[in-house]
Amino acid sequence: STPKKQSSLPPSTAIRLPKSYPIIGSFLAVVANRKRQLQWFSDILQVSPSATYVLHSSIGTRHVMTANPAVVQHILKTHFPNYGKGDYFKGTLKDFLGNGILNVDGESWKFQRQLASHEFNTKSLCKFMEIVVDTEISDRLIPILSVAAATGTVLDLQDILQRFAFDNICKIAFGFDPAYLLPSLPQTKFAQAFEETVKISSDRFNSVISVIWKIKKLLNIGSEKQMRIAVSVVKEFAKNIIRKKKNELKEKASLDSVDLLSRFLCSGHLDENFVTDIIISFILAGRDTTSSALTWYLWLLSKNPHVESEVLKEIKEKSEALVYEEVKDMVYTHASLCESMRLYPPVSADTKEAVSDDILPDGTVVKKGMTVTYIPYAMGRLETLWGSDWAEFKPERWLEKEEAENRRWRFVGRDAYTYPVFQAGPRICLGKEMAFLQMKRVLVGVLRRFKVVSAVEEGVEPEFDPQLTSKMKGGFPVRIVERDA
Ligand code: HEM
Repeated sequence: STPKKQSSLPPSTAIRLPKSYPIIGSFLAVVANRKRQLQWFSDILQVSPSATYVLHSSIGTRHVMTANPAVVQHILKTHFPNYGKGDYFKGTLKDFLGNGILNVDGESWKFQRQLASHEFNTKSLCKFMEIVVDTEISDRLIPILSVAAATGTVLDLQDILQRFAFDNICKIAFGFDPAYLLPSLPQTKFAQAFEETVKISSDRFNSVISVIWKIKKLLNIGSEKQMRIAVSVVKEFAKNIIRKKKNELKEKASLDSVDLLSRFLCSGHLDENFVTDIIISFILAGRDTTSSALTWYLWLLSKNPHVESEVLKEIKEKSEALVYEEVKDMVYTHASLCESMRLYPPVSADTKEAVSDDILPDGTVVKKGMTVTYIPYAMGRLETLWGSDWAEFKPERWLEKEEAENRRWRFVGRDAYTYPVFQAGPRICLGKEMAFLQMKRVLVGVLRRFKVVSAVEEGVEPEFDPQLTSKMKGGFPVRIVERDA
């Protein structure tokens, strides 16, 4: 089974570029397609000559969107200083993310990036991540799957994986265990408030005109009232943990714990607002990305038995107690994860804003303040980039057989501008290595013992729901089957 081709329409009704009128531009088409915006943008880019299109969306506003690797390289690398988060993005996420790494540019970004990447690259943090992931797998994930297998229960695997990732990132980011993945599937206050802020922030982006949410915020009504409450729950929660650690630090002059927050505090960064913001950004970055990737991956695996058997072969070669090096060389599994995220990228689109006038490599003119959005979802579905079999789930397109006599697989990566699933350039995802490590460990832990059987109705393809991080709409219902020992 493979993802749907973008257009199953007959040629006569094939995709056309949106109509544009004087003054209102393509506003009518924007409204008509607002419930399927990502698919619509992808369709437009597929028929745009340089895979780049300027959408005149309403009075005076023009947005550039692109699926062209040369343009992506231009905005993310060669002209990086000219394309920041911008006022629109920052303004929409300010209440939630404050001045955290995901929501700043310039010096503040550079400072946080250096601080965080220094800590991220320490051996002790890598070791800590391994312990955290393995504990969450063996103590929480496996027992829940075992019970589901024994009782034949249908589980929402997306929910399970989100809970898993939330526990995991909270432990790594600030040494706190929210215990969100428990058999009772509890609604814990912090996790729920976090979820709510993400959802309402996503909805802000989706409102056709942003003045609506701003008025609601001003009047403190509806979703914006909920937002205010949820944000204060999240921030208070984080601040309590920070205060406790700071007190501990005062008494002992150093902390035993090795989570990111402890590291920031120990290195002298004691400003409460600063550490709160940076920690919230990390939780957001590490929370739904890996769970989204794994959800779609396990769905594709359940539909492609030959891929599953190759992955299983690789897993069985590994020892029970995996070490970092072992996971690293699971090349087939690595390729299949890349391939799955090509079709279902956890961050499906990413918007930058031009600091000054510019011209893109394909000749598109960009004016100061215009947004430029690159769309990994559209890029993974372009025939010009991936060939006529782009719709097939084919890990082999990332692999080569070695010449040596054992003929093992060798991973052949694509450049980060053709495949910007983790972004590219100076702001490339800081957690990429950690994400792969975590995902592979989950796959080894789960697939070694269980088969995941999709309980999605036969012939139905789950819907891709592009929020801040993409989801499978309505969840991923599965049955868990214990494999023969
Ligand atoms: C499959 C999993 C993941 C994917 C696909 C992914 C993708 C991305 C993308 C597209 C960005 C750019 C966002 C933007 O600036 O607009 C990003 C940034 C970032 N990611 Fe990830 N991510 C993943 C997992 C993680 C994990 C597990 C962490 C660890 C905590 C993490 C930490 C970060 C951080 C800190 C940034 C900000 C980097 C900066 O602005 O300099 N990510 N990621």
